[in-house]
Amino acid sequence: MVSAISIQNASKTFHVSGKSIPALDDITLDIPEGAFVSLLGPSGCGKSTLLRVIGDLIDPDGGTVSILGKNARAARQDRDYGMVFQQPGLMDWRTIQKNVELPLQVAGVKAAERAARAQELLKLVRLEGFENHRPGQLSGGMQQRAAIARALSFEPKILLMDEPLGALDEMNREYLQRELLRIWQSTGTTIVFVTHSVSEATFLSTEVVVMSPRPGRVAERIPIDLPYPRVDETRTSEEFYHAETRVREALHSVLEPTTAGV
Ligand SMILES: Nc1ncnc2c1ncn2[C@@H]1O[C@H](COP(=O)(O)OP(=O)(O)OP(=O)(O)O)[C@@H](O)[C@H]1O
Repeated sequence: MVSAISIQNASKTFHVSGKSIPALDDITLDIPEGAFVSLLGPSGCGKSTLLRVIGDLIDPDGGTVSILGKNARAARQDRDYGMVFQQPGLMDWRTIQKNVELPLQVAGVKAAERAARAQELLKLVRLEGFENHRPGQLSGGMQQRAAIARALSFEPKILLMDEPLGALDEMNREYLQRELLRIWQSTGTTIVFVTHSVSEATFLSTEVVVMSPRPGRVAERIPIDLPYPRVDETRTSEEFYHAETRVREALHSVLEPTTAGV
């Protein structure tokens, strides 16, 4: 399978007030096209940093990042990325439709064309009928769906998601997990997803990458072989329990060296 993302020996150290903070150490990782890969690991292990390195928001100190065969800067210029963060980041003075249109507007897409595209995207995330609402009039989950629609405006080949469901309550979160899988399957985009949740990573992913405590390294890569579509019943199946346990054990084994002396 072709690699959507290929990272070779990438490291990153931050320098703050004369102190060095090594965040990533020698990351090598290949993510195939169409995969749904979750990055899981203890707080501060460098998950967001790795996502930002992939998305050309941070330059690594060394190593290479190749996106669909080109460097990350070229991929960003080609609008290969969509990004979604924990906070939807919508502009409250614009309607939902106008929020979704914003990246297209900035890129100079004509009004009629961007309105049609925004309509398509709002349909994809099931927000038809809310086009003229302001973000503050929607629930947190609906706002996040609008943020996902906005991130998909240029049909990105790669969707980078940093704890996008982390601020939602359990019911909404599970609903959006199913929705995200539906959107992933209908768009064919490659997704890299940062989460703290073992069950979320297991439910969504084709593969879970468990990272070690800072400086983040790839500690273990766990393929999740549960068939798609994954539905609510999947969560209570024996196969899911086994897969989730496997991920949980991998996470515990990276935590043990730091918690052993506590
Ligand atoms: N811009 C920055 N400047 C300085 N240090 C940073 C910067 N960004 C991240 N760091 C540091 O790098 C380390 C990794 O941070 P990062 O946010 O990537 O971890 P994370 O695994 O995503 O954490 P969490 O799960 O808590 O969100 C942390 O020690 C953090 O303080």
